[in-house]
Amino acid sequence: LYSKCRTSDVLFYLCVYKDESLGQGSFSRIFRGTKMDIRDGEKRETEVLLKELDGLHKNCWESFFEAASLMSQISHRHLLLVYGVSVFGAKNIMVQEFVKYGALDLYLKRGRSVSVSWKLDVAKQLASALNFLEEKNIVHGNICAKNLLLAREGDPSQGSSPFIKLSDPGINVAFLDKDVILDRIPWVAPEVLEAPDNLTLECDKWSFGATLWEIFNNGNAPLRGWDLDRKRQFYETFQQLPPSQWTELADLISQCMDYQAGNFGSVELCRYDPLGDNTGELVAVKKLQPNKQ
Ligand SMILES: Nc1cnc(-c2cc(N)nc3[nH]ccc23)cn1
Repeated sequence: LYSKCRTSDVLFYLCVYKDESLGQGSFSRIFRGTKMDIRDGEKRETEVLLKELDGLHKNCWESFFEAASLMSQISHRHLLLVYGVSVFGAKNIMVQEFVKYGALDLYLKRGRSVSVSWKLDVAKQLASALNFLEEKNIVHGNICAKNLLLAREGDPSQGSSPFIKLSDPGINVAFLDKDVILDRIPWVAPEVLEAPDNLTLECDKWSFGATLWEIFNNGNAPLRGWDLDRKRQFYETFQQLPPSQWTELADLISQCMDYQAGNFGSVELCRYDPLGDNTGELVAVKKLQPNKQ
């Protein structure tokens, strides 16, 4: 639902030009653009990013706009600014602020050697954005390094730190095929696989853990190259990501990626011993939370 804005607040965009294609998102094509607007009689050009929902996912356009609406209803220094959406013609386009250095995972993979304190600054900024969303009881649903945009590189010699912006979540996970959700393991919380339309704040906490792992592993994706069956098993056998040597970081990540905490219900290991002769095997028994009976 779009917030109704007063006419006086509406920026009169003369037009938004598509300048160049910047490639492909998971369900959208992205372009650099220029927004021309007039405010108090003054003409101003602003660099923007245009996210165009691809034709294949036209049936998800409500969710595409829901994501835009979420980001435009709230403002925070570490949340991406969404100027608006346009539905002219057949194209569904979201107009976002252009964030200079792009996605954090690609930035880190390009071999930029960054310090631990640089990574900690990014982690703290993401934590403050998530804390802000939690206080408003808003679930993002797609926290990952690909959705962290780097606005400022930070320069240790100048003592300036990096600055990130959390991007929109894209199409809601409830609209995605099961394989797409499986491929989001280990960012997607385990309980989402069974109830994709029941996203909770716990889901963002789990994803925060996986994103921390990415940041401190130089943008390398956790479980990189694993096929969907192996990824599914990763959850079914309650595995954890390889722990960092830095125990405090490893503890924080495992506290976020805790199978017991979310709506995943409680899980106990016990011996299934039908013959009663202690030859039974250890099994994990998932007990639904009382209110989930
Ligand atoms: N809201 C956003 C999102 N992505 C960018 C961006 C920046 C850049 N340097 N290269 C890119 N290549 C693809 C996207 C992108 C900018 N702003």
